[in-house]
Amino acid sequence: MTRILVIGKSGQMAQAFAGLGIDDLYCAGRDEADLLDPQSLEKALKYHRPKIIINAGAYTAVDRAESEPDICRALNVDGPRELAGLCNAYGVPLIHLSTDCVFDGRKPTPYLPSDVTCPMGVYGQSKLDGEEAVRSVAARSIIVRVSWIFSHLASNFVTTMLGLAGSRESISVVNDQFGCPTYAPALAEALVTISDCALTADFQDWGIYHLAGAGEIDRASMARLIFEVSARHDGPCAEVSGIPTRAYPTPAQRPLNARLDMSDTERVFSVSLPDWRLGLEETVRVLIEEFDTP
Ligand SMILES: NC(=O)C1=CN([C@@H]2O[C@H](COP(=O)(O)OP(=O)(O)OC[C@H]3O[C@@H](n4cnc5c(N)ncnc54)[C@H](OP(=O)(O)O)[C@@H]3O)[C@@H](O)[C@H]2O)C=CC1
Ligand SMILES: Cc1cn([C@H]2C[C@H](O)[C@@H](COP(=O)(O)OP(=O)(O)O[C@H]3O[C@@H](C)C(=O)[C@@H](O)[C@H]3O)O2)c(=O)[nH]c1=O
Repeated sequence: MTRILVIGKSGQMAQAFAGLGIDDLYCAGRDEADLLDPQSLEKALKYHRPKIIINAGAYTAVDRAESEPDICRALNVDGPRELAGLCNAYGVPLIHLSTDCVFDGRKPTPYLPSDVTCPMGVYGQSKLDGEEAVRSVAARSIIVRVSWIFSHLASNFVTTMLGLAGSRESISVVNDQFGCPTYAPALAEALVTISDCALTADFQDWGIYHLAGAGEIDRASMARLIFEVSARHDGPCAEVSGIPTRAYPTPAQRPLNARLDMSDTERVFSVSLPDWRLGLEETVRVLIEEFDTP
């Protein structure tokens, strides 16, 4: 029997869920549950009859979204809306992942779930519209906004930095974007706890929550820390020069402040994530082992 059905199979979070080794948690790839095909979603729902669904499927290419808005919106807005409709029809609660990119980053302190949203790019707008689509359709839904996910499981800022260090002595990295990096396996574990809470008979606290790693940092300092850990494991290293965001133009703007306030999540679910630096140690160690394995 499937208790938790995760949409997504090869993505970073889907792999983190699979790595938990929970017997009644099943990750469905798009061959089985395609966000662009409502019929396949319904078939997967009928077949697995899950107690709860976690949607870890999404379009996540922040810059490419600027030139591919249609597919981005289809995956991040239309698909989640269809999924939410089915969840409602079959009486299954839905946990849907979202992002710090729903904010413009101008607030000087960490963002609360109730703060005013103002996305700055196609990806962020699609995730915000996806949140609203899910909430308007699924009575029993929980939106979990996350930030800066990393792991050894897929491409992310850590893998990018280590990859660049293979060919460069020095890397320029923005030092005015601040956030809370989030270790994917720790997040997956916390989301299972949230699922369990949502499945208790008297749970009523549906809504929007924030969940990210403990501790905040800017991207350049994070890069330096990645190389500090890498150096300890004889991995690739590079000098990091901190630069302002205006000196590193990208198709999509990222919020300068991506820090999330997690106090509601701690209060309602008694869940918080450990310091993300612990996950960084593990991530870098495993990646370097993989580099060294012929
Ligand atoms: N990465 C980050 O830094 C952050 C991510 N998030 C959010 O977390 C969630 C998970 O992100 P992450 O794991 O990093 O994303 P990835 O890009 O690693 O994975 C995306 C997933 O989407 C799935 N997918 C793509 N197309 C379809 C489709 N047509 N139908 C069903 N599934 C599809 C892929 O499925 P398949 O396995 O079949 O290929 C894959 O599992 C997303 O909602 C994202 O917005 C929030 C904040 C930060
Ligand atoms: C590669 C590189 C990036 N940067 C900057 C660009 C950007 O502002 C920042 C992060 O770059 P990335 O493209 O790796 O990360 P990005 O894909 O923007 O990460 C985001 O992904 C989506 C899915 C989310 O939801 C967000 O929470 C966030 O994690 O670092 C540099 O300054 N120097 C560099 O050499």
